[in-house]
Amino acid sequence: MKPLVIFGAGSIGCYIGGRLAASGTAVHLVGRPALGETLDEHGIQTSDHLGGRWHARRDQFRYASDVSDDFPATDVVLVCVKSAATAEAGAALADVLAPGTLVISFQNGLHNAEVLAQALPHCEVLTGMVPFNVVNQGQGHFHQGSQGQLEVQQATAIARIGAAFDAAGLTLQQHPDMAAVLWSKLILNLNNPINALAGIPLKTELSQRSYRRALALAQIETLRLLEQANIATAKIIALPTPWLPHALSVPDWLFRILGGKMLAIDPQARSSMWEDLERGRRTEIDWINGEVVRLAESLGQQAPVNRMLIQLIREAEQGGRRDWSGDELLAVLRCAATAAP
Ligand SMILES: NC(=O)C1=CN([C@@H]2O[C@H](COP(=O)(O)OP(=O)(O)OC[C@H]3O[C@@H](n4cnc5c(N)ncnc54)[C@H](OP(=O)(O)O)[C@@H]3O)[C@@H](O)[C@H]2O)C=CC1
Ligand SMILES: CC(C)(CO)C(=O)C(=O)O
Repeated sequence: MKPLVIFGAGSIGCYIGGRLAASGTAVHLVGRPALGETLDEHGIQTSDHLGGRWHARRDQFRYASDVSDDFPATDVVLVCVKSAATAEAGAALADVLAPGTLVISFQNGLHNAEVLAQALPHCEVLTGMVPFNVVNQGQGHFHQGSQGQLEVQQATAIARIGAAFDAAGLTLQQHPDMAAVLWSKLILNLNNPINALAGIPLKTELSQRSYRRALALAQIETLRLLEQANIATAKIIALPTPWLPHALSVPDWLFRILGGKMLAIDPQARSSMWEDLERGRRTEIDWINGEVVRLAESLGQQAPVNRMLIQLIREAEQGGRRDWSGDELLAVLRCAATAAP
C-alpha cells in the first residue's frame, strides 16, 4: 500500500497521522526538523478526552522535512498546515504529486482547498473539517481535548481512505455542502481570538457568561451577514448554528445544563490561536474574523465587532495584552458595535 502523506506535521497532522499509523496505515509526515527529532525519540503518542491512548512506534511512520527528501509515491495527501502556509504547501506538492492524487485540506478557514486546487490542478482536492481540539503536549504527545467527527466533502474518492480512517477510530463523515460546514466551523472559530485574548483554557473561558456574550456578539454580526448574502450554515454540533448566540448568552447555571456538550472539553484544552500567540507565530485571524469583514465589505456593510477582534489580536501578535477579562472584552466589543455608523 502506498503511504498516505500528511503535509504539515503539527497538532492536527500528528494527531491524525499518529492515529492512522498506530492502526497500521503507512504514513509519511512532512514537518519541521525539530519535531522530527522529537518523534525519532518518542514516536507519536495520541490520546483523547475519553481516555483513549495510542502509540505509533518510530518504525510505523516516515518523517521528512521537505518533499525532496525521499518523497514516496502516494495517492492521498492530507494538508494540515496553518492557512498562511497553504500556498507554499501547494507549490511544494505541485512538483511531486501524480495526476489524480486525492488531496484533502484539514484546515480552518474557508478557502484553503481552493488555494490548493489552484496549485494542484491535476489532483482531486477536497475540503475537510476538523471539529475537535488538539494540543501538542510535547515529547511527541498530541491530545484531543474535545469531541466531534472529521467531516469531508462527499466524493467517490473517499472510498480510498474510508477503511483506514475507520480502523483508526476516526470515521470520516461525508457532507454534500462543505461551504455550509466551513462557515459553521468559522462561527465556532470566532471563539479563537476570544480564547487567545483571555489567555485561559477553553473550558474556563466558556464557563463565564461575559466571554460567551462577547463571542455571541461576533456570531450575531456574522449570522446577519450570512443571511443577507444567502449563505447557508450546517448543523455541525448538537445545536443548529443560528441558535448558538442565544444558547451562549444564557446565565452560567443554565448554560451548564443547555450547553453541556460545549463544555465537554478537557480542562487544559486551548484554541489553536492561543497556541500560535504562545509560540510567537502568525495567527489565522485574517482567515477567520477577516472573512467576516470581507463578507461585510462585499455587501456594502461593516463588521465592527469582528474588526475589533482583529485589531486586538494584531496587538497581541506584537506583544500586546493577552489577559482580558470577559467584562473588559465585552465592553470593548459593545463599544465598537455601537460606535460604528
Ligand atoms: N490545533 C487545533 O486544535 C485545531 C486546528 N485546526 C486547524 O488545522 C490546521 C492545522 O492546525 P495545527 O495543527 O494546529 O497547526 P500547527 O502549526 O500545529 O501545525 C502545522 C505544522 O506544519 C509545519 N509546516 C508549515 N509549512 C511547512 C512546510 N512547508 N514544510 C514543513 N512543515 C511545514 C508548521 O511549522 P511552522 O510553525 O514552523 O510553520 C507546523 O509545525 C489549521 O488551519 C488550524 O486552524 C482545526 C481544528 C482544531
Ligand atoms: C476545535 C477548535 C474550535 C477549538 O478551539 C478549533 O478549531 C481551534 O482551536 O482552532
